[in-house]
Amino acid sequence: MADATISETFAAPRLRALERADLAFVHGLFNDPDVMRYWFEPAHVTLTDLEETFAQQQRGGDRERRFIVEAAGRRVGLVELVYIDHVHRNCEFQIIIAPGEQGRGYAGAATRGALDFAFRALNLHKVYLLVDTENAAAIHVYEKAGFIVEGVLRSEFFADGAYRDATRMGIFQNDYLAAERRA
Ligand SMILES: CC(=O)SCCNC(=O)CCNC(=O)[C@H](O)C(C)(C)COP(=O)(O)OP(=O)(O)OC[C@H]1O[C@@H](n2cnc3c(N)ncnc32)[C@H](O)[C@@H]1OP(=O)(O)O
Repeated sequence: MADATISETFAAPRLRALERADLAFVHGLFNDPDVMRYWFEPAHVTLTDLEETFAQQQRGGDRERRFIVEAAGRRVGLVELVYIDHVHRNCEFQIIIAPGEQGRGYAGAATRGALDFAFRALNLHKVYLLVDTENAAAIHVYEKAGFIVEGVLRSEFFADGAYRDATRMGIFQNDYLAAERRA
């Protein structure tokens, strides 16, 4: 029994496309203020909103790719490639690991999985992100994945009662693939 618990804790996560059946899980994340303050958004989203957005995305466009992070047979997080632009060949990256699942290496693995999809499947040139300058754990994950700081947007977002500085980071396809070849 103890062995099963240990292997669950360190199970390698995998990414799969978001399904309608996942929306209740996403609803829980998007209504958690401790999570959403780091997305610079109010924790106030209805299941109906999520179902409409999901239906719109199914109908058309390839501007977003959303993934569920799964490990040990359960949903542990959400990663998104959004504002996908096929002229400039870039997109924005976003991630949430569920509060009860943090600190197990899932974000690092999920970030690499999303970059792999962006650069190997979508053939994008660049992936960028915006992160609260005080979100040290997230910045650590992104630097480890190869993102580089491009600048700081001062008092860019209002979240949890105050204006927040946002650090913009980016990574290029060439650099990502070269690092993968060296690894
Ligand atoms: C672009 C964006 O989406 S920004 C918004 C990111 N999302 C959020 O902040 C929402 C709420 N938070 C989360 O979802 C999660 O806490 C995340 C995504 C930030 C991190 O997810 P986790 O699964 O806990 O991360 P994971 O376990 O893979 O790695 C955490 C790393 O940060 C390190 N770390 C933890 N706390 C700190 C800290 N205060 N300072 C520096 N590094 C830290 C850990 O040691 C670990 O590094 P290691 O792999 O070198 O040992």
